Amino acid sequence: MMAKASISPASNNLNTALPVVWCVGGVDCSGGAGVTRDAITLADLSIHACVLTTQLTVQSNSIMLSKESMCASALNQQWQVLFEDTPPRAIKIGAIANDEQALLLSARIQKTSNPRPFVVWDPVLSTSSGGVLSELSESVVDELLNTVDIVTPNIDELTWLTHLPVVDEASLLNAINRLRGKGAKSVYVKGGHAHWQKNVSDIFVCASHTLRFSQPKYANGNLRGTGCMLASAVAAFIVHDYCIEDALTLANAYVSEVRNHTLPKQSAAANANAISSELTAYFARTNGFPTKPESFPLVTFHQRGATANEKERDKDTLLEASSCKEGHFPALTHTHLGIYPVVDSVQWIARLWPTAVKIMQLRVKQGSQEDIRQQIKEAIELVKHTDCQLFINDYWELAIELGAYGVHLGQEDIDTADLNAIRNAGLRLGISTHGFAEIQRVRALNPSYIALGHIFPTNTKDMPSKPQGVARLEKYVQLCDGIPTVAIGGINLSRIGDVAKTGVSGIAVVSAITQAEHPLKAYQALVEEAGFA
Ligand SMILES: Cc1ncc(COP(=O)(O)OP(=O)(O)O)c(N)n1
Ligand SMILES: Cc1nc(C(=O)O)sc1CCOP(=O)(O)O
Ligand SMILES: [Mg+2]
Repeated sequence: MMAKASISPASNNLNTALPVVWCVGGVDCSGGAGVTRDAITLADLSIHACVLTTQLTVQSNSIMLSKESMCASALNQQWQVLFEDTPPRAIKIGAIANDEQALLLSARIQKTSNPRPFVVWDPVLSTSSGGVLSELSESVVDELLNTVDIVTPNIDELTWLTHLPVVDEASLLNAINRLRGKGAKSVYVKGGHAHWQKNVSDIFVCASHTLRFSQPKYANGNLRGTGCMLASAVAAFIVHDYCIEDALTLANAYVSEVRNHTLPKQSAAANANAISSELTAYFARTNGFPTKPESFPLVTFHQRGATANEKERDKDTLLEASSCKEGHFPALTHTHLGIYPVVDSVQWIARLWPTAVKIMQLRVKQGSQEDIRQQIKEAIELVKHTDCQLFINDYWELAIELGAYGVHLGQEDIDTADLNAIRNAGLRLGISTHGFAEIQRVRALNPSYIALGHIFPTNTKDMPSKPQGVARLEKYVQLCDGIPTVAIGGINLSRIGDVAKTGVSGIAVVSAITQAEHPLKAYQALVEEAGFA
């Protein structure tokens, strides 16, 4: 006989081993949207969801019959009881029924510190079946906007929040500026209802920059709860320690994957059975961490000029940051790159020459323009007629003029460099990235390789981002989808084995060679440890 499973007191807390996110919003009795959708999304992304109900909505996929709001004191009780037991790392707010609920939430959030949870407000105004869920006065909306970390309206909700018509790109940016002027720290507008756009283009605006996330127009527009899914997924990825740009990229990819595998291709079997095809179109499936490169949005970055006036900034924002025309940079000659030494002088290139290295980078950060020019010239001369692929860091104009094999540029560099000129001159291009959003920005440029950093803490360069670790590196390699990849940052003899196992095409090192007592022996040891020999 099988023993009965006993429920010990400890097992009550099983789920709290997962990070906790609170979902505040309405119960949709059909399960398509609201806090049910939030909880399913969060569970799918390895988060424990606590639910704070603001209202019960009686609705199906086609009709909204009635709603019953919680009184503010009942909402307050939910907050109190949960806060003791399962405090949140993030809070996702959906439909708030009235001013009392909104003011209670604002006050509660403002008093919560150490640590303060990240708060996403998806300002649900109405259901897709047409029922109004939220009636908030302007001053209360402003209070909430000043409290939350990000607000994620669609076009109609943006109009509701700002009282401004949104009918084209200019009025969209104007309304976003109004929201920011009211105190919103960051705004993410979903473009699904923007009939004037060719693709679905979502836009994220914060104090320092603007990002656009574009996807082809989707087929199954009738999938409900995608706004809830997106905002919950953003909260989940923030809690998993991704920066906001990466959390938005991943959330976008997540919803896209759910859409794609919720709506089966119009197979003969699905057409023959109208009922089952209708059901699959309505009930979103779970998906887990998004992995398919084709589900990820195209991301474009637009820095906000400190001196540009509002009008000029809007114009900048409308333009693509990179004016790079479509096409590919030349492919690398050797795509199995092995160890990639990054060095700061032509003397180092000469010194490493006996190693038969297949790729090197000249990264000179000091010296007069004349000295740098001379170093680049000599380095190019040294490797000429050999099969060593020499990349020049930063100095793309000199690299073109002096006939280098390739150029390596960072994220800021590609805002200003003339990428068309680099490609037209036949130079290879490698670009640094530090996460999902940057990779998606760079994939669209079809570079010769994508650098992925920094994997471990490094003393060679001050990095504004966090070390990525090998688990993320593996995901990045997968996302690069065949474009050669280079890992960089803090890689040494003891770490290189794990890095090599991720499938990267090459491993860039500075200090592991240049600080070594015997650089040539260090190079050889790295090659062997990585299994590149
Ligand atoms: C292979 C490789 N990866 C990343 C970098 C960093 O380039 P960048 O972001 O341009 O920063 P600087 O090197 O200029 O400080 C690199 N050089 N090589
Ligand atoms: C130059 C550079 N770029 C990085 C990036 O992540 O973009 S990390 C880095 C420094 C790499 O030096 P080391 O091998 O000594 O850690
Ligand atoms: Mg650079």
